[in-house]
Amino acid sequence: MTQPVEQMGLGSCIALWACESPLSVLLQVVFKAFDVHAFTRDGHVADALLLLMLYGWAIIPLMYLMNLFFSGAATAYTRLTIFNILSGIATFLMVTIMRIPAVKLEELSRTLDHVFLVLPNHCLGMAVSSFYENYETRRYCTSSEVAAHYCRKYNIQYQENFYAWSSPGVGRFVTSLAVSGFAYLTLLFLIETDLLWRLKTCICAFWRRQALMDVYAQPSGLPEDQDVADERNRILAPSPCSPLDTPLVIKELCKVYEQRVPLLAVDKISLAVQKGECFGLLGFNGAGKTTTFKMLTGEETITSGDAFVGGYSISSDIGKVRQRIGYCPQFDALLDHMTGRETLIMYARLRGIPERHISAYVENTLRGLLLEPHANKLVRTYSGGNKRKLSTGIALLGEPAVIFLDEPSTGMDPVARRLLWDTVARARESGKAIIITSHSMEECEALCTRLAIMVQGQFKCLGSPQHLKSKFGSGYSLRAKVLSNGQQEALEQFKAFVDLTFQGSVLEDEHQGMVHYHLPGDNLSWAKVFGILEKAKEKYRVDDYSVSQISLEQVFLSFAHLQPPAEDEGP
Ligand SMILES: Nc1ncnc2c1ncn2[C@@H]1O[C@H](COP(=O)(O)OP(=O)(O)OP(=O)(O)O)[C@@H](O)[C@H]1O
Repeated sequence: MTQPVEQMGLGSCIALWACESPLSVLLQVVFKAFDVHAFTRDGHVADALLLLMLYGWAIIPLMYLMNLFFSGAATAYTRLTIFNILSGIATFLMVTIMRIPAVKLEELSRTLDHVFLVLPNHCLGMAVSSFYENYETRRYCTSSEVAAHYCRKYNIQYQENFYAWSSPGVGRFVTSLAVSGFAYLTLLFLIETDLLWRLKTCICAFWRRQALMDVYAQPSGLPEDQDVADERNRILAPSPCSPLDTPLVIKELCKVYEQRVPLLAVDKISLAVQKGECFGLLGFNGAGKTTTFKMLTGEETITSGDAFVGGYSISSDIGKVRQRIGYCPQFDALLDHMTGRETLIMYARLRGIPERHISAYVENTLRGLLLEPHANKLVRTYSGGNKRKLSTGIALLGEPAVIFLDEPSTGMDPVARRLLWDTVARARESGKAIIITSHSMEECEALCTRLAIMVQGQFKCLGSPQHLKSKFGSGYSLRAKVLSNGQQEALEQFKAFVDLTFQGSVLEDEHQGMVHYHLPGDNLSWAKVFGILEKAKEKYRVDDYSVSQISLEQVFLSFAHLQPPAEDEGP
């Protein structure tokens, strides 16, 4: 989204330069009014115009370039004004004073004069001064024989050709203004079109490749899960699903953070998300989910691989990709001094929603996310949950084909969370492709048609929630409350009964007379488990019990041993 704003620089430079000609003519009027012969007589009007136009040619792109170093317009304005004054007056005075023979710094003055040639203000100051000096000296030395004699005697020099290279000719200043203007414009062009960045990327590529080879060479540990391998093969097949029909196709996406020890954050993931699908990206902290999102939205560079949104590559067509995605980042990127309604209106306009529909659209979004009571409050007064709602609303605005939601429900109360689920489910049913990360298994079960669990940047499993539960979570989960009246004996008897009856069962938790068992699935059916427990209920004084299938959370936890401990954790 920053691209169009940045690209204004080059166009504005040219437009400003064009506007400069009338200003230069105006300066000529001033010269004329004060009868400055050097710039108004003997056809020197054109010379003065040329100097001023060349100054504009060089200074305008330089100002745009320097502007990139500042984030605020006011700061840029004041600092660049100071820079212009110093680089114009101070450098001119320095060089001129040092040139006085009595100061005995002529050599240094010449060196500095050459160094300062990169500064258009210096060039203009010196050129105007030298031009004037040459004109007046020439006029005096050619005025009479006596004057010519004095000029020869005291070695007073002037140039017949005003554009001579040596002093007091202005050749070097004129050339420098022309060349530096061209160089600054080229640099601006390279920056705006990202060519400089691409050039840098190419130069770094060789060194990076070496580092990558080392990182890739590290063994990944376990063989790849069959579902993950099948998805990869489908995408890399010679005739894969058409990227044009598939909203999101990820091909061997990889990210290495280049630091002292390169970190492989995302390791060759491949995935296709279809229309009407909500894909959940689950993983432990630091598994690589946000990095994946950041690559898919162009926030982070891709180390290798590519992804396509509606057929457009995120490596080469990020502008087109951004027009087709909605993104709710992990940390709210909202403007504190706008109200919720203003924020949504602004994003609706940016998304290109026709003006006549914006009001209804924004009101619907506010209503759908229960934000109506806060619509006119400043965003900085919002609670964390309300900020998440607003960020999600922004991601859904304009019905983008692909929606990325990075932990959208963090901090939301249960009512708001369910409303959010309804909103996301509606978007999914209307044919959008949604990719969501969440640490809430309940949320993933409610929303996701398919999901993958990420460990150390790799997909460790992939499929529908039911498929994963069946594949990785065989058996049943038994929770029972025994009426022990504070006596441990009754509870111990029940535990002994479970151990004996359900061979291989594992006691996962015990708390205040409550026990939680995992019962192995072999030779067990729902009916058999319930039958046994109904019979044992009276005998072991079981107050209440429940038997359920293994939850998604348990499947998730079964991958915990693959996740390396965080660095601050003990061994
Ligand atoms: N800018 C960065 N520079 C270096 N390393 C980074 C950077 N951003 C993330 N990482 C590292 O990359 C790995 C993946 O981080 P990422 O934020 O993608 O994880 P995540 O799965 O989103 O975690 P969480 O669930 O906590 O949000 C982590 O080890 C993290 O420390």
